[in-house]
Amino acid sequence: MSTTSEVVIYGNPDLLAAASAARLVTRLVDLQAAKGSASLVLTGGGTGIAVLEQLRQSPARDAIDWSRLDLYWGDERFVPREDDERNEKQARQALLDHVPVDPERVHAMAPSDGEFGDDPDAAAAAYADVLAAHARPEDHGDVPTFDIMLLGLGPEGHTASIFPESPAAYEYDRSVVAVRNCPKPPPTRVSLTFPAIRSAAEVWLLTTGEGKADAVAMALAGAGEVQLPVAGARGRRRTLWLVDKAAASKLGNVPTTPHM
Ligand SMILES: O=C1O[C@H](COP(=O)(O)O)[C@@H](O)[C@H](O)[C@H]1O
Repeated sequence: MSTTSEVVIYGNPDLLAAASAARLVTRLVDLQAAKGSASLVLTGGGTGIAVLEQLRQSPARDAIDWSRLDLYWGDERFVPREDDERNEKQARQALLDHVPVDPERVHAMAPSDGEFGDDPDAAAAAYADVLAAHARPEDHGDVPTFDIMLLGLGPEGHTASIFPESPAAYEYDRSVVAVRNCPKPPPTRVSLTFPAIRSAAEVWLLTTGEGKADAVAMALAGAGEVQLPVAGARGRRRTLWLVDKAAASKLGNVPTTPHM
């Protein structure tokens, strides 16, 4: 398990999104060359979706073999399939509808008008089953070792849909849980838990804006994960923070790589 975090700071949100998209292309191409296929966990949120839009606009996106990419989500807003708030819908509009992904390898969480109806616990349990079905013997339990997991964060420190002091922040048995009464709408969600997040080889935390500066600084200073869930998001091999100048503005003496 990696213990140190790397921090790369970009001059503005557009630069961060473009550079993160370029980084994704390079990393996914290298992974596919090394082992045939790759897996990527997507995030919702403004920065994560901006990265997908940049990827769509990049001619280099064609270097990725989209048919050999497994896609998952770190969390989902539990709303109807066509609701604009749905992370899957936003990701499809930003990127997935524009590249030749294999539909069998796009593992979305169920919507509230899907096969489990308006039952987020059933949707969460079904997604845990999907993860378990894709875990291999060499993985660590019932979750695949995702190659790259993208995550965002909220100003109060939530990541995926693990909110501070919420039941999901105390969950270490199940890989996926239903989340209710979220302080950020929509109130009902489905989320990976800390153990599932930490099964990823690489976790990339993407965020921009001054509103995230306190959470970024506290996470990198070693805050507790129940109080500040993003502090518990780390990869087995790498934890990479990709932030803009404003989000990095409260970092003290954490070593960083500035890219202005
Ligand atoms: O609701 C959510 O928000 C966070 C962060 O979003 P942002 O717009 O503030 O960047 C995101 O990580 C999460 O996946 C999403 O469901």
